[in-house]
Amino acid sequence: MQFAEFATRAAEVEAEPADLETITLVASILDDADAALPIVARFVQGRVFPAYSERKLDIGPRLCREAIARAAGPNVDADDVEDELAETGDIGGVAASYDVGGQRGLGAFTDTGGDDLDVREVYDELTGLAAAAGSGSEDAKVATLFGLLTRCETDAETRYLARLVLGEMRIGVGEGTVRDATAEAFDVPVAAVARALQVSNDYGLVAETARDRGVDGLDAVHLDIGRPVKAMLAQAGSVADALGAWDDVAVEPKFDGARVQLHHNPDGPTEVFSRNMEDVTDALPEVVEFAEAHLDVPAILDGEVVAVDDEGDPLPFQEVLRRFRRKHDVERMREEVRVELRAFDCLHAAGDDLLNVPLVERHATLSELLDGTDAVSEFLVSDDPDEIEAVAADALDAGHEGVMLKDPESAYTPGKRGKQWLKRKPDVETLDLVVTGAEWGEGRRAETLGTFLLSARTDDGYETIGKVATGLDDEELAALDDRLAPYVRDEDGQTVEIDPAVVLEVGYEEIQRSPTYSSGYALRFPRFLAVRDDKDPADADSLARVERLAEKQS
Ligand SMILES: Nc1ncnc2c1ncn2[C@@H]1O[C@H](COP(=O)(O)OP(=O)(O)OP(=O)(O)O)[C@@H](O)[C@H]1O
Repeated sequence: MQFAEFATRAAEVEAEPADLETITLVASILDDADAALPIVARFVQGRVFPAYSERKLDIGPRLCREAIARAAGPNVDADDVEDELAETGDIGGVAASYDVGGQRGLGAFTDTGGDDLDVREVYDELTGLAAAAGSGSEDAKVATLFGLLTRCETDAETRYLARLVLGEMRIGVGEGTVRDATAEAFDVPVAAVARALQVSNDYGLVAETARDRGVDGLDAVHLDIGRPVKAMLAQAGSVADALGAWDDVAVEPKFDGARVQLHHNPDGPTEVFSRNMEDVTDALPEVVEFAEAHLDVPAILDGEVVAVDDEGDPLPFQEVLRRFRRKHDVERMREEVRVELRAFDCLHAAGDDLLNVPLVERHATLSELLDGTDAVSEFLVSDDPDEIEAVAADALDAGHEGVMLKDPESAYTPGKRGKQWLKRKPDVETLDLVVTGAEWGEGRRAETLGTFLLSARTDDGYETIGKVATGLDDEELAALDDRLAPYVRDEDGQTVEIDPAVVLEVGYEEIQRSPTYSSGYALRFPRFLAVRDDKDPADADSLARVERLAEKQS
């Protein structure tokens, strides 16, 4: 499929307000995509690679603005692009407003002789771009993007290319639309598509399978060792909620660590993925060694990596983050912070997918697999509130964060924040907020950013809620500086504007109503607790949650 064709069709989808019509339009794009189907099934969602893929474009708005400015010619610079963007908020519209290809006028209406961009070519170029790393990689990325932009012959191509590289097509197509469109295009049941998506996380694979092998092919899509699935998530809840909803409650410690999915294959590599499906294997050699020593069948386990002291007792979450996702000095840090696996679920064992097997049975399988180790969560099924409270008290005494309450009969539903898992934490809630600005430090800290402006997520952006300056030591400040540097958008004297990318966990004493910040709220005594490297801005706390917490206080 030509990229111009894809872009024209994307514009039709964008212009269509009705959901059902949108599904039909997307279905027809999928139907016409031919060999490019797997790519098109992702591009319509603003995704270049499958969600589980290690590959990331890592193009921030800054690089995109530079490439657009360069493609727009000598009279435009990145600041001009930024000014326009500030007005419209749409990188695609801004890109399309320039004559990036230098081929407008007659050229746009005539056959230009076969230099048309193909969807696959765009994908291949972006794949090459994603592989760029190390010094000079930013220039290489801008150069590739510039090259692609100059080959765009229509405004629509420019618009959707710019949006695609920033991961936001803005055509109203989400995962559900592509799921339904796949079913409609290839005449297969939505439920079969949904199941295949749950276990594969790959819209391209599922669309192609639906088209080429129908419902039987979809039913044959299984969990794959080495291909992570989304983590099942929890809601906040109480023992009364749990006992009100189910006959029995399974209660487990809530470990204060980082979520991992362990994929073990006795004949292949053992891999460890984060909650965002990022490969964190190299950062956690102990977990790999543990799996290799104790598992002798193929397995996919869900759990938490915790930092422990010499007695094996849990250390605070911040300690784990010193190890998680670490790329350098892993062996040295291993001496400083010991980490261990605490597994609480089993998605696959010895060739069997267990997603639809009740939790009690999955946990029993997990216990069998890891028999004789300390790595399996303690698991009590009870209908007695006192007994459950006693487990909760023990969990806190043992240094855990609280307890998880789970429906013992529930299936494992990847990616769902359902009511089958409830988390009960006695501590004052913390907030995960996005850094959207900063101020340079003073005195000894004048060389680093010292105060960070925090924002809560809303449906269409971010609203500021406070500033945090306490709780960071020099090493943490320096590390945070490095994390934020690629996202600096603008600087004006003491203050710096930062694109939303980094999430901080902060504690506070109270949430107050306040006109000082755009959210209408302010945090009293905010303090830094951790950089939530395991979360994207989209996972940060919403303003709605801030409002709920504020209400609960009064
Ligand atoms: N026994 C357990 N069962 C399930 N999840 C557990 C358990 N112990 C710790 N956890 C952690 O608790 C989280 C469940 O809460 P939730 O789904 O809301 O994720 P979260 O947003 O990361 O929450 P939090 O910030 O409270 O850890 C899981 O993602 C997991 O990391």
